[in-house]
Amino acid sequence: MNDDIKSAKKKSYSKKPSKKERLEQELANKSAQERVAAGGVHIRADGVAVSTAALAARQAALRAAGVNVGISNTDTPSKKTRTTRAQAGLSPTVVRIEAVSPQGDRLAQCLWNAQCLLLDVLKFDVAADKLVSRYLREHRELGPRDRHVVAETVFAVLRQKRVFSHLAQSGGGTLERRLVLLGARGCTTEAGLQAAIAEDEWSWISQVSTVDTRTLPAAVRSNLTDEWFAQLTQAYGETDALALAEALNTAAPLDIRVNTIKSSREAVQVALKNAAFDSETCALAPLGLRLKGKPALQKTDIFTSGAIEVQDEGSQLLTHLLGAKRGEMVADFCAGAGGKTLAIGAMMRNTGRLYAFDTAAHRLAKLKPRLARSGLSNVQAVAIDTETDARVKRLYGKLDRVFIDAPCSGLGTLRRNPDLKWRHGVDSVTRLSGIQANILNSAAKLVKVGGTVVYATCSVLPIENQNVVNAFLAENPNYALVDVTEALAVQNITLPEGAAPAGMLQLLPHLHGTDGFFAACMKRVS
Ligand SMILES: C[S@@+](CC[C@H](N)C(=O)[O-])C[C@H]1O[C@@H](n2cnc3c(N)ncnc32)[C@H](O)[C@@H]1O
Repeated sequence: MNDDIKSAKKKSYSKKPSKKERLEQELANKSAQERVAAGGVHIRADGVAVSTAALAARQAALRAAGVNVGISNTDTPSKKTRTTRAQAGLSPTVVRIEAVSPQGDRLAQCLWNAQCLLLDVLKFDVAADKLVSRYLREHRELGPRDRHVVAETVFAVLRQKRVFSHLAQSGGGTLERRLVLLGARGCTTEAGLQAAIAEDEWSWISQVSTVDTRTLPAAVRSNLTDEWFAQLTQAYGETDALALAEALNTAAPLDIRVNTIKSSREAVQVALKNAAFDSETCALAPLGLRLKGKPALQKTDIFTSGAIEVQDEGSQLLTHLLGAKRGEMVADFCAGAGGKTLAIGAMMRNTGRLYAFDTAAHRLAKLKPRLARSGLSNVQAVAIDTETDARVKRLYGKLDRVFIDAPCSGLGTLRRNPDLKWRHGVDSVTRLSGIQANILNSAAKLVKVGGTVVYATCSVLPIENQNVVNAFLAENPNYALVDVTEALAVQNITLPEGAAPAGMLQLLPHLHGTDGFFAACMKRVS
């Protein structure tokens, strides 16, 4: 092809504007009046969207024009545009939003980001925490406070989606925009929000905030699906089910466990104070500290030195139940990324042998850097094929203790993973209870006579908990239930009233301030 034809072709390609460019040009050419009427849409030639009311209308307009409104298509500009924007002091990856008043600019930007993120999160095909982390990694221009607002707004929507969807039946703009406005209420002040959003949005949000949601049906107020709420009601009765659901729909506090291989709770608390982090000792877990707020600890010396691990107080308590000692042979079945392995290994004072079994090698891989930080050398991670893998069978009858953190619905961790209730249905629980029974049956064979088995889940449903344990005990008379109150008393831990119905541990967020956890302790008697 000769050069003339080549350049003519190039020219004709570069001349033809894309659908999005045509739409943007069209919108930019409208008079100010028309733009306000169209929801305030004004995208400047440099790609900056002006006015927050533009968001909803812009998305709707782009959609109407057949442009995919996913973050990657509309909001990831070419390398050249990114460089130009960066040189102009603008975000390289996201359009800049200007609020109705300059004080609201920053929050308006956050709300835009939350809206972009929410579009992907609400597809429910990938876990929300993964999408949030990815989004924040890709948008490093957001400051720490902005990141908090973006993430918390999205999580607030996930936590209260059912009530929010009810309220969002009124109002204008896209549904995601209305959900974000509702979610943002808890992340900022009223004045801050008012400065960041359009007048009509503010009057809508003020009006819906006066709606008395106590008159809504219980299942809607629970912010769970009908079927999940029915499960909770069946287990706890409607009043307690609602209290439990309400607690599960709040944000979890930040708890840490002190690694006694490296430090002590007193020393860590002083170090935290010196670093301007407020903490208090956990009520139940002897090595636990509860932080005030959600400070980023990952880059602090306290964290990188291995003196602490982030772990919910309830999760810490489960490992105490195992009572592992120096020099013992122990297995953490279903070890995953090793949250509980690290706690058990430290209790063994880095002696004996602790097997960390899991069928997911990629999860076990995450244990490696944590082990290095913790200073533990008594852990052997083993990726197994199934719970009856030959490497498991070889150890039958040889271990002192086995901890089984069975795969479960995770309903007890909704404070951290609020999308679970929308991503999974109750049918998954029936499937899981079969898997749980198989794992308990095989893993329990690992202990010798006199050995201890702890079966645990982060579920609050009897079908994954008491039912599995009771069926196991009925079929295996050579194992006996040990009352968890007694097992923990040996560790100088006194359980609050009501936490050990029928001798099994049941931690609930509305009663105990922890995630929802279940555990049963059993002894092999013959
Ligand atoms: C609740 S998670 C474990 C969390 C982990 N113990 C922690 O504290 O971070 C359940 C784990 O069970 C694992 N798993 C599922 N089926 C299994 C099986 N048949 N045998 C062993 N592990 C299994 C999953 O890969 C998952 O990592």
